[in-house]
Amino acid sequence: MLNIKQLSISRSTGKSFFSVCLPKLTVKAGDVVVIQGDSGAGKSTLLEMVGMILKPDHIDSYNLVVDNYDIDIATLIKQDKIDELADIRAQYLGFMLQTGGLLPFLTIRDNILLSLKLLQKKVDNSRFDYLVQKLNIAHLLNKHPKQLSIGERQRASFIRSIIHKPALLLADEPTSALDPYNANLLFDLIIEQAQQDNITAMIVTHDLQCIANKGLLTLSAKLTSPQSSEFSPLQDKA
Ligand SMILES: Nc1ncnc2c1ncn2[C@@H]1O[C@H](COP(=O)(O)OP(=O)(O)OP(=O)(O)O)[C@@H](O)[C@H]1O
Repeated sequence: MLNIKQLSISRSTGKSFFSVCLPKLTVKAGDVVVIQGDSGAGKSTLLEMVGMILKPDHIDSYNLVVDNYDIDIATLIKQDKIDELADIRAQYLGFMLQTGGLLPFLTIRDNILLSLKLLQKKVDNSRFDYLVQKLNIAHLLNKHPKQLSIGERQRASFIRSIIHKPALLLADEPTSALDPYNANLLFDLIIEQAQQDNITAMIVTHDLQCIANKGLLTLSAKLTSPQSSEFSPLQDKA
C-alpha cells in the first residue's frame, strides 16, 4: 500500500521554473496506476520523486506499507537519510527508466539478476524462465545490451525491474519502443505480476490503445498554469 500527501517540487532551468504537485495518492498493493498527461506536465518528475531519486521541496507524508511493515519515507527524505533511502530503493522498489538503464558490460542474464545478487537473494529459476519466455527474450540472455534492439532492451529491463518482487514498480513509458503486440503482452504481464506478487505499479504511458479496457486506475497531470501542474485524484477506469 502506497500513501502520499502533498508532494511537490519546483524545477528551474535558468530564469524559468516549473512546479509539479501531487496533493494526495493512495494505491493498494497489487493495483496498477497509469500516469497520463501532456508532455512536460511532470509525469517523469513525479516518478523520480516517488522513486526517491529527486528530492521534493515539500512533502507532508509518504508511507509504503509492505507486509504490515509501515515505512515512513517522508521522514527519511526530510532528514536526508541517504543510506536508508538507498536500502529501501534497492529492496522495495523496481525502477524501469525510459532509457532502459541496462549496464553495458553485463550480459542480459546478469543485468536481470543483478538486483538479486546485490540483495543476496536466491534466484527463483522457474519465475525467471517464465518471465523471459513470456517476453520472448530467452535467446538473448548471453548477449550484451548493445547487441539488442531498443524494444528487446525494454523487455529485458522490465524483467530486471520486477525480478526481486518489489513492493513498488515505477515504469516510465515501458512500451515506447514496442510494437502493439509486444506492448500489449508487456502490459498484461505488468498487471499479472502486480496482482500475483502484491506489487503496486505506477506506469507512465502515452499508449492509450494498449491500456484500453484493462480496468486500470488513472492518475492525470493537469496544467494549472504555464508554469505549474497538479495531479488530479485517482480515477477508476472501466
Ligand atoms: N532536470 C531538470 N531540470 C529542470 N527542469 C526540468 C528537469 N527535467 C524536467 N524539467 C522540467 O519539468 C517539467 C516536467 O518535466 P517532466 O519530464 O516531468 O514531464 P513529463 O510529463 O514526463 O514529459 P514527457 O511526457 O515529455 O516525458 C518540464 O517543464 C521540464 O521542462
